[in-house]
Parts: sequence; structure tokens; C-alpha cells
Amino acid sequence: MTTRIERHHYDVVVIGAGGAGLRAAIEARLAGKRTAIISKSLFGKAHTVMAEGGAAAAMGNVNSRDNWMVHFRDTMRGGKFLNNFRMAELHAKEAPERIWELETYGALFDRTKDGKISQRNFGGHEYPRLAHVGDRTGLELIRTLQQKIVSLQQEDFAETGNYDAKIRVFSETTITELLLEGDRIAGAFGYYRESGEFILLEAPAVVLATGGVGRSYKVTSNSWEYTGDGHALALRSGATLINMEFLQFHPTGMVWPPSVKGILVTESVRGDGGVLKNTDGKRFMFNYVPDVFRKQYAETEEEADRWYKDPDNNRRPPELLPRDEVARAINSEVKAGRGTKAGGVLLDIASRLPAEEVQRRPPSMYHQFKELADVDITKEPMEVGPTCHYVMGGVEVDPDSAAAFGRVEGLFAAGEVSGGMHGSNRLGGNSLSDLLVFGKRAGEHAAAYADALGKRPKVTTGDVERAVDAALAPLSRENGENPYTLQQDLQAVMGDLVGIIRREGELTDALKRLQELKLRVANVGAAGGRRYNPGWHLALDLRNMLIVSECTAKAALEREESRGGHTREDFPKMSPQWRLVNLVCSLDEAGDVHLERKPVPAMRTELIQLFERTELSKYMTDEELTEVE
Ligand SMILES: Cc1cc2nc3c(=O)[nH]c(=O)nc-3n(C[C@H](O)[C@H](O)[C@H](O)COP(=O)(O)OP(=O)(O)OC[C@H]3O[C@@H](n4cnc5c(N)ncnc54)[C@H](O)[C@@H]3O)c2cc1C
Repeated sequence: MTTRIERHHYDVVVIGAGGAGLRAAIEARLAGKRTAIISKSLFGKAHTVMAEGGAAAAMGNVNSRDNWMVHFRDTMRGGKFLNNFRMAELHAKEAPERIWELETYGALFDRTKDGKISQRNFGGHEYPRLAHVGDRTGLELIRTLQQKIVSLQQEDFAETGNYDAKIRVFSETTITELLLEGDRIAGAFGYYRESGEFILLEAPAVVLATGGVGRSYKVTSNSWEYTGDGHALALRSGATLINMEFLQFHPTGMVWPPSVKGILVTESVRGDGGVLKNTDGKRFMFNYVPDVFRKQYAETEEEADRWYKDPDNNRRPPELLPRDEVARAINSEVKAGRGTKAGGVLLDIASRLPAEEVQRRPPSMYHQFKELADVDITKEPMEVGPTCHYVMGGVEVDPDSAAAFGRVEGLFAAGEVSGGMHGSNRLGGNSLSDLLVFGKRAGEHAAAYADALGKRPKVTTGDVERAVDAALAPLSRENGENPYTLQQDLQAVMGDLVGIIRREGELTDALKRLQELKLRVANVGAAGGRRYNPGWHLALDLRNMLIVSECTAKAALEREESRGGHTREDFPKMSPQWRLVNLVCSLDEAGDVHLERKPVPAMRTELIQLFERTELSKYMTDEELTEVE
């Protein structure tokens, strides 16, 4: 029996309908390209929508001393100098324009008293920099980008009588394979989640905008669709992933009750005055300020408290250190027996702000705790602990065009699925601006690539048949393993052995267990048919989760230092030699993960000159410092 496949032709296919995907699609459509947007979940329900804190852009609205150079410096410091400097530079320079542009699409940001876009403080940012809409910034961003897409569809309708003529959204549709002719992208294959019917989109250019990988971890702020699909699709099509060892564990996830463990408690609670205390009632973050940050952070509670009113003449509270520092500090306090029974510490805003203010500032935090944990945060502290939140590693891309490196042409990546921009650790707020800056670039360059092609690559029947067979395989295994058990086992391996603090023995053990899981996943089964069958969907996702987890574990074992989102108990220091190394994963012929070391591109002189030598000496080797002089 032949399998029915719905076929479409596009110039650019964008996989992912979060901020990066929507911004890329808008740009490709503005360049006149027929563009498809594919979304695994409902249109509008992406991670981007969950972003609360805001989008970082050096507009200088609240403190006029802010500019792209200060933002660039903060981003490089946050990433511990492993960032792709060119991406950090483009991001810092272009973010303000991308935010102002959103206003022309209809976004309504909160305002300062004099009517400018308001900006709030956030960890690691020297000045108030996060443009925000209460704690619903991501929602406003997605709403606005969707609105822009609808307005473009209306223009297309006026011209052609068809809303979908130039830009069409396929929601609740999962892409399982990229199809190639030789080394060039020829299309994408997937299925409608509701009907289980297959879909083939032939296109010479694909933009990956699939977000993160957090569902491979037990405790995570990420939702069900973040199974590393884009990372795995990139690898399988011949592209490379960079620095997959760097995962951000957000310091403040809910820890109680178990049903909500991992859900994020926004950093703006700390930006607005919330402080972290252990069960002895001590503000412990003062004990955890690393030397590299000592100059910028307050040494006493009095100075830290003064900063909220007078940031120009006081140093920042240590609660606002970059996320990796705060997450490790909480981890240490809990380990030392100064944590709560549920394994967290206390985040206190109740004793710091009047109740009405607490309700007004982070309103959804108040409701989140009231409804999910029955805790009134205007009266009691919140119980919080680290949660897997963001992956800094991702598709290795050319910084200017967002084109994927490796053996593949016609593939682009933007947003959380791409790597390099944030180095070893991302600053809060830098993701929303990253996805606008590089989403736009990816859409623009994917369109230009499609334009410049002579003959378009063709999808082969054999490849489509293989994609169909791979998709149907779990349904045909009568005694296959249960996908939910496999996912739990994978989450246990990653959470327990490749988590926030890593050790050689555990990482070696993790790799052994991942190999065992690989064999079991090859035998995963799903009962039932193709019509809305979440077990089948997970069975297909597991293949991606496993391959991406293997990259993370391999790179974590290889990198013998501690930096940003990678902490090795057996190598606790940051090493200037390791700063010169990017770890790059590819797939070999047998489908196994191959890891190689590649040099980190050297920063241009005028960018190096933005830093003081004493600061550079914390990160760079002696040879590099000699060259700087
Ligand atoms: C709770 C929370 C709060 C956050 N707060 C902030 C903040 O305040 N500021 C900030 O800068 N960052 C924040 N972040 C991080 C930020 O929201 C994300 O990194 C960012 O939104 C990622 O955007 P994206 O466009 O790359 O991907 P996403 O928004 O994650 O979208 C990915 C899209 O890809 C689709 N997809 C995935 N796989 C497939 C597939 N196989 N086929 C088809 N479609 C697929 C998904 O359905 C989705 O549409 C937060 C994250 C979380 C979880």
C-alpha cells in the first residue's frame, strides 16, 4: 500500500514558530520568498511566549551611559570570553534597532516617565537594559510577530486572493527529517500531530529555529517540545554542533510541590529587590562572589541595598551575579545542609517590598505561587532551586549569515538552537534579543541563498521512503520498549550524571548508559495508530534527545575545566588554554557522535581594546596577552 504524503513547494522553510522562526519567516517573506513556518506545538505556543524578564538591548533609555560596547562587554564576561565575538558584536549593535522595529509592528513596551521604552535591571547587565512588558515580554513579542505575519498575509490576499500565497503556517506539525541532494538541502519531511498524516515540503533553504533541549533533564523549565530536534536534524544532515557541554541551570526554579518542580521563578524578582537566604536566615551570596566579578559587586548588605536606589554610586547585589554563579552557590548551600527539606533555598521578596508592590511588580509570580504552591509571596519567602533552562551550545553557524557550518548547504539556524553567541553562559534577556537579531539575519540570508541558486536540489523517492519507514517503525514494533520509561531513564542519566556539577567517572558512566539507551531506543514501540498518538510522537523524539545528550556528555567529559554552564568538580578552575578551544560535534558515517577541538576565532583588536588588561588577564593566556600589547 502506498503511503499518502501531502507535498508542498516553498523557497524557504522555517522550522519553529518561536521568536527566531517568526522573525526569520517575516524577513524571508519581505524578500519576496514563498515561506512556510512549521510548528510542533500550536501557533503562538513556543518558549518565547514564556519569557518574562525582557529583551536586552542597549538603548540607554534608563541610563544614558549604556551603549553597544557596554552590552558587548557584559555579554563576553557572562560567556566567560568563549562567545563567538562577532555574534556578540552584531547582537549588541543590532538589538536596539530590532526592538524599535517591533514597535513599528505594534508592540507596546512599558514606558519610562518621559515616554521612552522602559528598561529593567538583570543579572550580569551593567545598566538597566531589558525592554519589557510587565512579566509578559515573550507573549508580547510573539503576539507582535504573529500580527505582522497576519498583516503580510492580508497584503498577499489583496494581491492574489489567497492568504497563504506567500507565507503559510503549519502548526502542530513535527519535522522528523531534512532531505538533501548531495550536500544541499532539498526539503523537510514530517507529520501532522493530530492526524498522523505525512507532509513533505520541498525547498532549497531551511531555517532551523527549534529552540532548546531541556526535556532530556529531570528538572527543567522547558516544555514538552524541547527535545533537541533542530540540533539532531542539523547533525544528521551533515552540520556541526558547537560547545554542547554548556547548559544553563537557572538558579531559581520552583522546588515544591513536585508536580511543578522546575517551573521558572523569574530573575526579575531579584532585579526588583528579592534576596536569597539559606535556612539559617543568612544572605549567602556574599560568600560566593568569584574574583573575576569582585570589583563590580557589593561586599555588604547595606551597599547592596543602596544600589537599588542609587546604582551609579554603589555596587550591585551579589544576588544579581550571572546565573551559573548563583545556581552553583544554591547547590553548595543545599549540599552543606543549609537548604530546605525539598532541596531549595529561600527567595525573599515579602520582607523587602510592600505587599501591593510585590503583587504589582511580578504579578504572575504572585499568582504562580498562590495557585501552584499555595504560598503567598507577599507574606512568605519562595522556595527555589536550580532548573535546566537553556542550552548555550548549538548549531555552529557563520555569524553574519547564520548559515550552518559543516557538509551542508542551504541550512540556517537562529535562536536557541544555534550556538556560539552566548559562549559558556547566557545573560538573562540576551536570548530574546538574540533571536530577533539572528532570526532576521537567517531569514535574509536563506532568501538570498534561494535566489542565488541555479537549479534547485531535488528530493529523491528513496529518501522519502526511508523517512516514512523511520517514522512508522515504532508503530510496527509489537513488543517495543515503552517510550515514557525510556525518557525517564534518559532524564535520570542526564540529571544525575551530566547535571550542574560534573565528574570524570560519572561522565564516563553516563556515556556507557547512553550507549545502552541507544540500543533500547532503536527498539522503542508505540501502541495505537497514527491519529493523535503522543506515545508515537515521543518515540520519534527520543532518537533526537539521545543523540544530543551524547554530544553534551562527550563534550562535558572532554572539557577539563570549569567555565560558565559547565562545572567539573575535578577541574574546578577556568583555564586560559581551554578558552582557546571550541568543542565541535559531527556525526560519522556510522551515525556515531564524533568530537573534535577547533580554535576559538581571535577577537579583533578594537574589540579587545574595550577591556582593561587586568580583566583580560583573567581569561587569556600569557601569549595572547603579549600579542594584545
Ligand atoms: C520560562 C522561561 C522564561 C524565559 N525568560 C526569558 C527572558 O526573560 N528573556 C530572555 O531573553 N530569554 C528568556 N528565556 C529563554 C527564551 O525564552 C528562549 O531561549 C527563546 O524564546 C527561544 O526562542 P526560539 O525562537 O529559539 O525557540 P522557541 O521559542 O523555543 O520556539 C521553538 C519552536 O520550534 C518548534 N519546534 C521544535 N521542534 C520542532 C520540530 N521537530 N518540528 C517543528 N517545529 C518544531 C516549537 O514548537 C516552537 O514553535 C526564557 C525561557 C523560559 C523557558
